Amino acid sequence: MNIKISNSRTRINNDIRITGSKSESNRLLLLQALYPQIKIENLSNSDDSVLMQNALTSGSEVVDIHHAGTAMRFLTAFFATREGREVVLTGSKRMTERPIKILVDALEQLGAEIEYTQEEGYPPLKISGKRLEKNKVSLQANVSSQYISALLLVAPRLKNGLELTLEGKITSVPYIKMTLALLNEIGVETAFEGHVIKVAPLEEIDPVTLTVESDWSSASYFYSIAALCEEGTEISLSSYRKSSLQGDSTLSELYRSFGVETVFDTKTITLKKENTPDPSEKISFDLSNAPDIAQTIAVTCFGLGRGCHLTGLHTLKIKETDRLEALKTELSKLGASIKVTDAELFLEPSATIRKNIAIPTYNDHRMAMAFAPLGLKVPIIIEEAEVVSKSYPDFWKDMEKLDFRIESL
Ligand SMILES: O=C(O)C1=C[C@@H](OP(=O)(O)O)[C@@H](O)[C@H](O)C1
Ligand SMILES: C=C(OP(=O)(O)O)C(=O)O
Repeated sequence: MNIKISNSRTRINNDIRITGSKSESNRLLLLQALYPQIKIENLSNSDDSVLMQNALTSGSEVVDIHHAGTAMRFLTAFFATREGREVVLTGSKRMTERPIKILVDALEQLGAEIEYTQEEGYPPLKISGKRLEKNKVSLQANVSSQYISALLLVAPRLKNGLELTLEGKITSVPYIKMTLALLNEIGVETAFEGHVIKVAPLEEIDPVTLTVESDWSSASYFYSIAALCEEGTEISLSSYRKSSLQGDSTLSELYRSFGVETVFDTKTITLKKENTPDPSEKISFDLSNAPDIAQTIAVTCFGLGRGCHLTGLHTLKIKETDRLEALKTELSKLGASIKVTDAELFLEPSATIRKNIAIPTYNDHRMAMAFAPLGLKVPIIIEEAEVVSKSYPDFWKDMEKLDFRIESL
């Protein structure tokens, strides 16, 4: 489905309800499979969470998790520890290009039995579940934090718990801290000191109900909309907390540079466009702790005609698509002067945005959602708009609530 998006409003005042964080949901679903005493509220309605839930409950021999990276990584560790179960874990074509060797090697060091059915180092995987007796392992920490979270999630169910030594610079750290915080919430003891993480074993937990905070990465698109609108714009989002487990909550700090202030109420945040910063002020952010909002920020800067220098983007090349190349190609079509390296993005300030340009989305939900707010400036075409369901199935409905006009082409 290709759509054309436009919005002639310059000021927006609306409320949006977003469902639970996909990252927290996928962790809690896995923990619930290990400890059925857990009840979850405000679960994400994303495709990735539905796929995760189905994979954990299906009992089938082949489990296909499509584009869901966290599900792929978390389930590899889960099935590796299911004694007596044999599963082929596979995904979309792109998933077979997303590396998993670091995690597989670590699980094998612990005693797991995993085979690559196609290319060494990549899904699909044939996993023969075993009881893992060893409890010490080292792994490279600068490629994806999901490998580390995967090991941590199954750790309290291992006989002797787990001691992980992280090698090199640790990337996407807030996601590791989120995993540890959720383990702590169900009563698991953990320690994270320097480059070593320890998780104690735990057989049983007391019944507990956990409420997932809504998704901050999804909130980023409304920050972008607020930044692109005039002063007086107010968008309220629920349900959010001031002390969040999600690293993307750094949006409330970062978007101050675009004149957007965040007011926290009991369960709601209100994004207020309060001032219009000088567009000649260049934006410089290190996003190694919040990689999923890089596309949103690059497009916000372009929409405002502001230059930016974004660093810490080394994980973007192995996500749903090579997000650095995709940003370069699509922003250039709209008139941007942009350069990317393996880990950085440089955008020059620009004065115009080309109209009616078609943006392919590369099977990447965040390409569709990051570019959509530009409809406030010029009509823009988003191809295969249904990709948003990976993390935010209601995205287009919510955009219509903000008076975005969406025409099917
Ligand atoms: O653990 C998680 O829930 C995630 C970790 C991050 O991945 P990397 O650690 O690979 O950067 C992030 O990009 C992804 O969307 C979700
Ligand atoms: C990178 C993402 O997801 P995953 O790695 O779980 O596919 C994302 O949602 O932006």
